[in-house]
Amino acid sequence: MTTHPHGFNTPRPNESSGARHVRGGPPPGTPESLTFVDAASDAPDHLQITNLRKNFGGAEVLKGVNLDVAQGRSTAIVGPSGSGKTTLLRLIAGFASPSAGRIALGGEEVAGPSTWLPAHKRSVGYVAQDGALFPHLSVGANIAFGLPLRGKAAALRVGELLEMVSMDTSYAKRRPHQLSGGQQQRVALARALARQPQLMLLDEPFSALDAGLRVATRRAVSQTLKQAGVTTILVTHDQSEALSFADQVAVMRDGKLAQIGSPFVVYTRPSDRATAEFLGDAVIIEAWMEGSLALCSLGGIPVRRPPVQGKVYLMLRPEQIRISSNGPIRGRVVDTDYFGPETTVRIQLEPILVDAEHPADPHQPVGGEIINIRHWNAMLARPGTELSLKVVGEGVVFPWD
Ligand SMILES: Nc1ncnc2c1ncn2[C@@H]1O[C@H](COP(=O)(O)OP(=O)(O)OP(=O)(O)O)[C@@H](O)[C@H]1O
Repeated sequence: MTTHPHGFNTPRPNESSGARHVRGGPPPGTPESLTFVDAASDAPDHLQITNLRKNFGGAEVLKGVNLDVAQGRSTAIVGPSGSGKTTLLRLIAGFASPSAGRIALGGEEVAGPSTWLPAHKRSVGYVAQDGALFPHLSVGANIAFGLPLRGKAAALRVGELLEMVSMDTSYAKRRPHQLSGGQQQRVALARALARQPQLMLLDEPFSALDAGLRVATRRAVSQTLKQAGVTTILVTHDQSEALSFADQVAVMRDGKLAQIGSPFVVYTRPSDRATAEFLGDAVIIEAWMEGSLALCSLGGIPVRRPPVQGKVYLMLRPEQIRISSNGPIRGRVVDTDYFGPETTVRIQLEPILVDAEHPADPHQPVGGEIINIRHWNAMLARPGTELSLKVVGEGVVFPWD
């Protein structure tokens, strides 16, 4: 470990930036000859959660959560409202105790069947959705609140912390209500960083910000924490935020983690249909899996390591389906939805032609589905237009119910 100029213990480059191969092989579209490297690291685990459960009365809100987070890396926990994300974060922070299971920080058990370390002894920072600054204190006093320093030493440290979150030191004199929402969130982060936590927990800290500010604040916060070598967990229900913020994404559904992996892997190789649909737009159509080809109304789509053969759901991301003058698939535009940089185009695919001499296989798809793709040129895709399409990359299949 090296010591960060701001007083943080920063992992050496080879401790935090190592990469390892993805278990289960590269994602679709990755040539075999290229070595795919995951964003995960070889750094030791900082946080280890084992079979964590939490009941409120008779309701089981966490149903056996397992999660490892490497030292100095970031994980986003994403999932629908009520899936248990905040509950998990509060158990890690030490604001509540688990009903069963274990939590270890830096190899030391902080919560378990016979262990309980209170929140203030866990070296964990927590930034809430609204920042929760003390309104009657100046920005400087808010940040200095938890510092063991006083006078000039405290003022110097407050200045350093403001610089870390990309704010001028002159802001120290202001009151929270004199700051924008994004600035308030940065001050909340500076206040949490003042205690030099080794683990930072962010509970939807950007959700109250408008779109532009949200992206800028998210980037600034992510960079600050990465540079300081602080292990970070972000809870969000916004899938694009999760995919862009973190080295690792954990998808929570109904009190369990449905999938954990790099953003690229969870987006391109979701483990099930619900995860696929939660993480972004998905084209899901009926197909017939034969070897490594999924036969469907979009043609024969290659699938890496299909879990089953026969009737399946095939999933593609809309950006994998391109309008192409000599594409092999034909379809007709049903309608469009214009939203600036791109247009969502609803296309009815041609039914699969059946040769009179070879009657249709009753198992195989008949085609004619309506799918959504995206295109930059709204004029090209007027309703009724006949289009040729092609598919790039590989599909993912899920078993037929
Ligand atoms: N203290 C509590 N007592 C009883 N039930 C609770 C308590 N805290 C949370 N719950 C319940 O646990 C479930 C999960 O809540 P939690 O806040 O963890 O979800 P979440 O995924 O963070 O949701 P959101 O994205 O809406 O914040 C919800 O059904 C909630 O009502």
